Amino acid sequence: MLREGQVRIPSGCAISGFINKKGVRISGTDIINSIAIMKERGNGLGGGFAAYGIYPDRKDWYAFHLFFDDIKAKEDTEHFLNQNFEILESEVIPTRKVSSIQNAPIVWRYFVKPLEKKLRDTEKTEEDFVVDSVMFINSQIKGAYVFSSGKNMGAFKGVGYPEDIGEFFRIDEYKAYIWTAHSRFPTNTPGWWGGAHPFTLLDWSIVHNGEISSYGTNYRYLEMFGYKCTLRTDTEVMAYLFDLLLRRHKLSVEITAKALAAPFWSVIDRQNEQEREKLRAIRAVYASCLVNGPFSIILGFSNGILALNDRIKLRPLVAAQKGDFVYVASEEAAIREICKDPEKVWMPKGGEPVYVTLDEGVVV
Ligand SMILES: NC(=O)CC[C@H](N)C(=O)O
Repeated sequence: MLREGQVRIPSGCAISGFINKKGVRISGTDIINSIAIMKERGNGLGGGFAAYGIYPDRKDWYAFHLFFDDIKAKEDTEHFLNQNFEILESEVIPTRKVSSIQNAPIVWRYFVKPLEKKLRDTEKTEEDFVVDSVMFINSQIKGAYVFSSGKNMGAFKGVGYPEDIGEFFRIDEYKAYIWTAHSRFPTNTPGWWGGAHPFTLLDWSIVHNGEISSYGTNYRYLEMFGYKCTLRTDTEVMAYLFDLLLRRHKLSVEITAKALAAPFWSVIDRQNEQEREKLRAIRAVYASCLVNGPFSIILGFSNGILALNDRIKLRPLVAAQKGDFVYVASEEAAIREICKDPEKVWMPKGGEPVYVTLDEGVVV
């Protein structure tokens, strides 16, 4: 038997993403090439993409992407959707046959809007209604998983290397102004279709390299607000934490980053009084949102991207800029693969977000 030190298990996960700040949409070929160059960071047990701007002709409708284990799960979900949503379209998500992609579930998408009557009866905002519906399907309908629920955006993911998953989902045929991608080496679970990254909710999508040791604390906290963690991967909590802090609690990106990747107490103690009180309050109020363990993440949303490292930068994250494009990835090579001569390349500091939005006035 090989002993420790004699065997190398390549692990890491890879993340990559970019935004065009003018909202120019480009094909998925680049993001596939970028993530594929980091092949040895994954092990073929998960790959996926998030793309913004892909459904311009149906951009006012929520695009629900679903995995179904069987026809019964699909029928049960459609019964639920018919009772709660107006359905513009129901169609199979187009795929190609790829020999390495096996045991794919049924992949389907629906373009939906909550029924006015349901919104009135439940007194929920449209977005809360959608979130609660996603949680209901994922936790109550056996064999059905909503893995994407935003407008004019979509996640595509599964078990396999990302370049094969990209081929499978015909990623090259979509055009987006923001792309993110993930190659997975699962840390705590065997790797299944729902557990691949990105994790999404509404327009938020997240790809992650690392391991969240505060998963239990984070998910118990999220449960109090009605979120249900059903996808069995630690990263899922991050998608819901961002939805809670940014959308529901309306915190700024800066404060949200400080809640998730909080500065050390010793650093807080060295700040001036006003800053110290602010940082103490964030740590006290949002103690259960603190994400412990190593991480580098890219959060995508309709207006931009946010890349963030844990406070001591235990996972790699590089950023670069050229013209209207900003890139972030686990490795510089992944950026140079699709941007030969960046104007600027930098290593973001731990806990300091790289936050890039569409230029003012850009309508997508
Ligand atoms: N190797 C990694 O970075 C894994 C990311 C995450 N913990 C997962 O299981 O998917």
